[in-house]
Amino acid sequence: MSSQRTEKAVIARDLAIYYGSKPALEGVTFDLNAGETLLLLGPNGAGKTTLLKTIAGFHDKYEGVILVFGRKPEESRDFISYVPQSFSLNEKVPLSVIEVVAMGALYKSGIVHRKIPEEIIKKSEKALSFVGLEDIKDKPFKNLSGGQKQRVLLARALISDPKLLLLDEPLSALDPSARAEVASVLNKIKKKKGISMIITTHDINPLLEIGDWVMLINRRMIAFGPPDDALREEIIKTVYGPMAKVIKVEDKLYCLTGDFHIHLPGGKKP
Ligand SMILES: Nc1ncnc2c1ncn2[C@@H]1O[C@H](COP(=O)(O)OP(=O)(O)OP(=O)(O)O)[C@@H](O)[C@H]1O
Repeated sequence: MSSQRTEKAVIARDLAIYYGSKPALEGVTFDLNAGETLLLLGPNGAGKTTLLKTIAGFHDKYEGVILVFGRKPEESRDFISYVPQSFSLNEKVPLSVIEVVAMGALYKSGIVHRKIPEEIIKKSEKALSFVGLEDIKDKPFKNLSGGQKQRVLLARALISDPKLLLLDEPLSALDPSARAEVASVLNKIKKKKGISMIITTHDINPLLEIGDWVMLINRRMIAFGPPDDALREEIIKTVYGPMAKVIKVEDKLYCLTGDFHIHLPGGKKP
């Protein structure tokens, strides 16, 4: 096996993360190899955003070990792109789609430009083409659908050529067809760019195809493993209660943890 294939994107050892004196999340131990995708599942307040922000280097009150490509998170920012749960734009400043994407590169460079440099425009167009939105580059960002906005944010995260992409609830507040659209772009990022990803989600089903690993947390790490191992019904029930189910239909795993509507092949009922 080449050293490239075994390069570690993230290593965590007995990580405990604090806001005050009590840990918000503890007992987190895992490895993520470069190019792999980890799906981070847990109920409200479980600590998903807290873990993502700590890996991104935005929160440093922790004990234990956390390394991103061998460095402390705060020394790794150059090769991490973090897409927060809600992206707020001042709608009084009417930014076009391409300007929102270009901001990803301008922000990372730390240089304030009056006019977006041509090379950044070119990179932004390429990133928009990758997510299938080159045709609407001049439209106002605020007029886009939820799924299109999320794809623009993915393009924005990609233009700094990250080695690790951290995505907080990229599917939240989207309808099922927009969820499938965004999940398919994430799949393309994994397959074509080989970027390591950590994705938090309440609804793991649209993402299961791209997850190499699943971590279930609820203020502590409950399970970590390949999807078939981590998503066992007896484990899921300890977090989501006795109604939670894990089923397999046509060899695909479905995890039923809430009251969202799930579409099974052939219209079968869970
Ligand atoms: N800045 C903060 N200061 C103090 N406590 C915080 C802070 N941010 C989060 N917490 C607490 O840490 C715990 C984990 O919160 P976190 O936002 O990481 O959960 P989450 O799994 O992302 O939840 P959700 O799915 O609702 O977004 C919660 O109890 C929350 O109240």
